[in-house]
Amino acid sequence: MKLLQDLLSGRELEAILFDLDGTLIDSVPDLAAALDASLEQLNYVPAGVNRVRGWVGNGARKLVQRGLAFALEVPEKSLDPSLIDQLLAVFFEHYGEQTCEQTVLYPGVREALTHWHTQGIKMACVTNKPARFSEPILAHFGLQELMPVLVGGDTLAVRKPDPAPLLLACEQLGVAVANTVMVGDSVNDVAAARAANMPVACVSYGYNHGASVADAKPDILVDRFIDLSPGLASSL
Ligand SMILES: O=C(O)COP(=O)(O)O
Ligand SMILES: [Mg+2]
Repeated sequence: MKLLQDLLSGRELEAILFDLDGTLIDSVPDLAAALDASLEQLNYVPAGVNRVRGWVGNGARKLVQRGLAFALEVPEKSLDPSLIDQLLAVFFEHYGEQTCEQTVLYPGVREALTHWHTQGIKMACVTNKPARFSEPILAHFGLQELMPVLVGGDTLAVRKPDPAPLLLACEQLGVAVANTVMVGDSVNDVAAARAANMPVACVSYGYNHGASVADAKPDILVDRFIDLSPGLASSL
């Protein structure tokens, strides 16, 4: 089995960047509850958690855009941007009230992050979720001490699959991009890592728009988070 370290052709593993939704946390129940409450508030039909699972990963605006296209039964491209903005504002209110009601850390996340932290590996979260929601979520789960750097979906003008958020995280951690590995759950994470010239590992259990993330050809694909740290997995 390949280790994260093996992806660096002999260079030292200095840092790991983590995607948030679908990689560290299962956030879809809260996202779906907030989106459905927003749709219903504006007299649209709710979408339900199973649809929402396929819509997460490209940021909040894209999520509500997909929800609105579903509710109005029209292609996303033909949506009136002012209706998207209206739903987005309502969604922000609802989601802000319930970021961590049903959201949980995936099994093994806390153990593995703690393990890497004690090994002196630096860690950052690079997510397409707006920073004002991501920050309290990391704090809620006590992950900010392990992962002090956060690049959110609105930190820069561009989001994953653009490489810029990954490069900014490396800069803020003070590590070399060449000694850093990305860990995510979707084709966006793989594309951003490739564009940053960074190796990438993926978890198979997350959200990838209903498709298998194996199709995106990450360097490592694991079924459990803890499998990213095999030494730890065998000791648990
Ligand atoms: O689309 C989102 O808001 C979440 O995206 P993430 O998978 O990059 O954390
Ligand atoms: Mg994700």
